[in-house]
Amino acid sequence: MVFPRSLLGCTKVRSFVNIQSFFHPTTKRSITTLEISKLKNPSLFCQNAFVNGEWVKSKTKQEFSVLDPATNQEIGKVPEMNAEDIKIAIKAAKEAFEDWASLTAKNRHNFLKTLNSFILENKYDLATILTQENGKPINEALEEIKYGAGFIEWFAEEARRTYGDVIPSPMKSNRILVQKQPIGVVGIITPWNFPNAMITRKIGAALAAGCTVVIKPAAATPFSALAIAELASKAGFPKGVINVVTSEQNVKEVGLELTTNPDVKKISFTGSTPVGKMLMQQSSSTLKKISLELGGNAPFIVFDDAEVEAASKFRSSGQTCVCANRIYVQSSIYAEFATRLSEKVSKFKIGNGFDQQTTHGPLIDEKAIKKVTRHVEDAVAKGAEILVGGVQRNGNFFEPTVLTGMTSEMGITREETFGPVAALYKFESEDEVIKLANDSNVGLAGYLYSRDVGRCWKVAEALELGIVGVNTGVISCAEAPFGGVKESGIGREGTKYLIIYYFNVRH
Ligand SMILES: NC(=O)c1ccc[n+]([C@@H]2O[C@H](COP(=O)([O-])OP(=O)(O)OC[C@H]3O[C@@H](n4cnc5c(N)ncnc54)[C@H](O)[C@@H]3O)[C@@H](O)[C@H]2O)c1
Ligand SMILES: O=CCCC(=O)O
Repeated sequence: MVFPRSLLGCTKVRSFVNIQSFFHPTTKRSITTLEISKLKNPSLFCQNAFVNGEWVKSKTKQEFSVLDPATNQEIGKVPEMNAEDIKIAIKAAKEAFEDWASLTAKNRHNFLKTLNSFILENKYDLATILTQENGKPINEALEEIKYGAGFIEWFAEEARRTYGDVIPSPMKSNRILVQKQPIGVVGIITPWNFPNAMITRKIGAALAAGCTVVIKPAAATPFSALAIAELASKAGFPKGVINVVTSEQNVKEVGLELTTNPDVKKISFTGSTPVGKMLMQQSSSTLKKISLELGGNAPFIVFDDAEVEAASKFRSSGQTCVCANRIYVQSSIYAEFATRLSEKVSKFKIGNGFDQQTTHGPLIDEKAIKKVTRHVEDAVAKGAEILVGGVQRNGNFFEPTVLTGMTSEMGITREETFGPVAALYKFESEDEVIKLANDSNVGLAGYLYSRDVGRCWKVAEALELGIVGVNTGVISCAEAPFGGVKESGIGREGTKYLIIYYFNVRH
């Protein structure tokens, strides 16, 4: 086995730029409580919801606070909207639909291209907003902005390729003409862990297809969504085409309105499996189309002939749906792997995402810290050993952790940790590890490392997953279909495969 590079994940995955590159000499910044106060384009920091082309408060004038997870300081406030507010946004999206859908594909392409260029022009400001509300290191945030913009660019191009078909009919005098028609208003609900990209990959496809959208971002990270709305407004998107509504305490009634209002024709959700199941149930009352990108429990398999170049464990401090949750290492290299990984992990520097030295930011909140602590304590109580980390630091910080001696009885085996914990399991044979990896109710992403081509094909094809990274931890891009099997969801995102989910096909 060779370890020529690190298993650091976040410094390698998607070729993250060097820390210095964000802090180029002319924009070098020192950390203050609120970096957003230094935006070059302050209009990107919006504290109102965006409905029908206007910045609005909730009807009740209630608001909720958004905190910086690194300091727990208030960043700002946004409207606490309720079902009545959401009805207004849905009505606006419905009224905008006919005109938007009747534009030419080239028109919609142009709007999306402009939005893409505005996002890229403002990428430093957008990354600053993202780090402020999510906590991820600023260079990771910058990579997310570019990744997110990639979906807008991709779907701008796809808009012009939404072809129909002419099919030979069994009846001599007929021809079968197949057309794709936009579904209508789409309700979009997104998580906090990718506050930009989880929105752009949905709206890119929806808008390209001719749908209009009502976006409800996570309560922890509304500002990235509102900044996208501001840029879309500047890009000239007609009023009502893109709406962003915000809610924290009222999220259940807001979700219920989005999923039961007959004017919403589709729900596209990214988030946890339990919430996804509930939204699906609610959506059944009006038989909405539904796309669900839900939780994972990614296996990461290292065979004894592997050359491990990179891994996806610690990206976003382990808070991604595709992060390795169960790392299976073949027994003959297990001890060496554990030692080498621990050496690397012990060099990580946790801290404020705006600090140039920080490799890993905070977890999103106290609830996340509690879950990670529970998983580590449970594993240790059942016989696991902590090689590195294992403890909470101040506030929402948790030390990057390596656990060995993991067994199937431990909580981590069944439930995604969503935190910076590398849990190492030992295995002997291919067949054994396939069985172990597949022993999960979810199946989003997974990884395997081996230099044996035959083994790579055999294991990759046997894994019950939507995405398999073979000798790579880099699996996400606009070009590749993203999504899971089992209880990891329904549908795919990105690629030529996604846009069809925003059409009705008729002949
Ligand atoms: N498969 C993917 O592409 C993907 C991507 C990112 C995150 N995720 C998953 O998301 C989870 C983490 O994100 P999270 O904690 O924000 O998930 P979550 O399910 O708690 O929240 C996701 C979104 O749903 C909203 N929500 C929560 N309860 C709701 C309700 N009753 N009605 C309507 N909306 C409701 C939240 O406000 C948020 O906007 C993890 O399980 C992760 O694996 C999946
Ligand atoms: O958290 C899930 C999304 C991760 C990604 O798009 O790579």
